[in-house]
Amino acid sequence: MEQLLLNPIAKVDGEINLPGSKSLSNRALLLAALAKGTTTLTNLLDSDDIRHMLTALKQLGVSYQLSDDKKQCVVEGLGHAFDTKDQGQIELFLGNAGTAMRPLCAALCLGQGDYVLTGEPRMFERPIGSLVDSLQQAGADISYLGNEDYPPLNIKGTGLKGGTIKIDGSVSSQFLTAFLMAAPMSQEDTTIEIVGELVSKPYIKITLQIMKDFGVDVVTEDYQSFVVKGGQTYTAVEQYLVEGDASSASYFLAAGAIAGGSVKVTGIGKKSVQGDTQFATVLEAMGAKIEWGDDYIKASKGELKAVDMDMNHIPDAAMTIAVAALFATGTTKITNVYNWRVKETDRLFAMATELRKVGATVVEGHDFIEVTAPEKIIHAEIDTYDDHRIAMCFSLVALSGTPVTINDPKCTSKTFPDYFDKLALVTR
Ligand SMILES: O=C(O)C1=C[C@@H](OP(=O)(O)O)[C@@H](O)[C@H](O)C1
Ligand SMILES: C=C(OP(=O)(O)O)C(=O)O
Repeated sequence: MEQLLLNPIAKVDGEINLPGSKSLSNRALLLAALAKGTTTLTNLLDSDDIRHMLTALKQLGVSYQLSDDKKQCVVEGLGHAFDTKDQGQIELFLGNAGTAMRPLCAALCLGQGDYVLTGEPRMFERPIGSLVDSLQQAGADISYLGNEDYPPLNIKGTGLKGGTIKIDGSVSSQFLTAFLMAAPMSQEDTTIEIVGELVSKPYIKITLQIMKDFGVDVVTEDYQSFVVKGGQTYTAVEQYLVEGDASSASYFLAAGAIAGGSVKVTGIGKKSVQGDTQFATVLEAMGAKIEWGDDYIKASKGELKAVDMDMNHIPDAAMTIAVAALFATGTTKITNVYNWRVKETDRLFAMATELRKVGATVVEGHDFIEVTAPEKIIHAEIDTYDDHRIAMCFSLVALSGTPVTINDPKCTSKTFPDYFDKLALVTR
């Protein structure tokens, strides 16, 4: 197994132009593929999750031209749902990309064709039953090829009727996102009612905004119910600039907050649609100095102290707070993050295990984690569980004056293939 030894980092300083947002890249690709007309996407993310979406779209008959650096993509929209009925069964391998699996699951029900949706072994442990149940309420023909409620799936595209649908929002917001993006192309109007507490709410704001950008309005009552008119087609966006990735920004902002100097990330700012920009507000509450621009966020060192916060709204960036807690006085408590357990790995277990290896005192609850910094951080080999965010957030341990070894560092390819090269640009 490959290992990366990160030597102690004395100082951070500089600027990082963020790669495109994973959440926006995969949404934009799907909507551009369904839309009428040609969309040019710029600042597209080049990573595994996006590659899986791109490959699937090609198999589904969508034409696009990707630039050599893979950051620009000109998509010839179909102007209607996918139709591959003449091609027999098509198998789509979607890796471990939730933002490909869930939205494609809904979108493929709209048209005509026979599909198998599959992925990496971990994908078979990530639930999708609530989405399948809700699509079946709208007439979808979906069956499980392995365990009930989990991929792999067989979808027979027969169209979605619309109507009044209930979706359980308590495990992943991606189920609602997937249904919302398909709903305008249903035969009739759709009313979606949320059952249970909707988690990761800011991702729904991203979905509603991008649907609007592609010409579709959704009426919502306080994110509890959503009404979408049926029989619509998305409209291409001539030039769509993908915002920088706010979750990827968290590692650099935390580095600025922990070490001397400051780090500025560009490509996101005070007008960003991504909820993970609120990570900067949490860092500020911990004592970091934060500056917001229209197209940048800058973090500088402060005396960090522990916080006790519900971080359900920033589930991905909250992992970075768990490692920043190693540099804060007091006990940091991150609550209401049960769904860490159903992501790339069981992140509550994995974070607790790896934080203990560097000496922290950790309490792992059913849906929370408490982290108290050790007097002195110890060198450890960090297992990364094929989870890009574990590799990236544990790189911050090197800011302690103690080196850290990251096992399987290339797992960052899910969302940020050159993360460690970029980190080296701002560290001394
Ligand atoms: O919609 C999205 O783009 C995402 C939603 C979140 O998932 P959950 O809604 O499952 O928490 C987040 O963790 C994931 O990285 C991306
Ligand atoms: C949870 C994540 O990914 P996915 O989009 O596969 O859910 C993540 O990137 O942290």
